[in-house]
Amino acid sequence: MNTLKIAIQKSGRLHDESIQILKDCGISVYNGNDQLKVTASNFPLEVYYLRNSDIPQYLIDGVVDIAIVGDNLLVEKGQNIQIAEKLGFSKCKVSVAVPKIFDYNTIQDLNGLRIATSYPKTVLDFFNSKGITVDIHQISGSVEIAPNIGLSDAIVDIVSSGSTLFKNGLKEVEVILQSEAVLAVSPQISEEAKALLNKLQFRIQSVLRSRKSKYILMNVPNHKINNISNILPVLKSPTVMPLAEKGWSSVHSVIEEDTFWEVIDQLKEAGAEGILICPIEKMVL
Ligand SMILES: Nc1ncnc2c1ncn2[C@@H]1O[C@H](COP(=O)(O)OP(=O)(O)OP(=O)(O)O)[C@@H](O)[C@H]1O
Ligand SMILES: O=P(O)(O)OC[C@H]1O[C@H](OP(=O)(O)OP(=O)(O)O)[C@H](O)[C@@H]1O
Ligand SMILES: [Mg+2]
Repeated sequence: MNTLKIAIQKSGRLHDESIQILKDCGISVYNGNDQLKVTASNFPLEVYYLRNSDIPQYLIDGVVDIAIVGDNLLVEKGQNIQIAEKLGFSKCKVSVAVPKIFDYNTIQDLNGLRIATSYPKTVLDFFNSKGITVDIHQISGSVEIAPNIGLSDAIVDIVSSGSTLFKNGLKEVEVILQSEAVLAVSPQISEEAKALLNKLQFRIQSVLRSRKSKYILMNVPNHKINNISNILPVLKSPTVMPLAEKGWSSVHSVIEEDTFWEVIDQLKEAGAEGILICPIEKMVL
């Protein structure tokens, strides 16, 4: 039987949310503490638990059909790898940082300096594009310590909250790229596997949509329904149902997480009462 092969990080930043998104798609897989290859019971999916940094090569070689990886890793190692879907978690930046006492004004200040990083290609491409020469020192982890131990003058590494930089006396001076977890596709994927990928992607899109949206219900005097409807950025038009109390209706709709509080304030001002907000399990368009 046809199966779709997916690579997922064995352990680390991406592991839990990768398993969770499959779960939300109705696909249950064993979480791989001791098994490196597992088969889902209710979808033709084989899961390979791998080191994150090895995943782009497995995609290039066609050992797996798809993978969940950080976009930043594809920039570093993933020539020819297409992104099917941005997944909205593990958001971070890849940035240049220097010691706090470094008198940094422009990127030219880094010319000729030593940069420690785990992402040499990303760094080289970035500085080449700016016409600046740097001396790259490739290390595989704990990059933020490099300036303190005299290994480098600056670093390029992942920044999220900025607390690792802060704790190591560094400051961010340039953002090279923004990253998040993505569903990446092997250039060698077969037509059969592609058909399964389409099925999986359809489910993932429903899950992502529902994560971004809330179901909203409110009571509205009938003469204010038009005003309220105009505020609601609905999928189609809102559902309106009469309440037992004469002259009032219950209005139902869907709103986006991002605009949520603004919309609620406007609805209250326009006369909505008893507003209820509920999570959405799946959203199929
Ligand atoms: N602090 C962070 N906040 C948000 N996302 C992050 C953070 N650190 C890393 N990431 C993202 O998660 C991915 C995996 O990072 P993680 O540190 O778990 O693995 P790794 O050390 O790169 O790889 P390996 O599995 O090979 O040991 C990174 O490629 C990046 O996209
Ligand atoms: O801006 P922050 O929120 O502090 O996050 C950034 C840190 O997170 C990552 O390391 P991680 O914790 O994954 O450790 P690792 O070096 O073992 O991969 C990254 O390499 C940075 O060091
Ligand atoms: Mg890490």
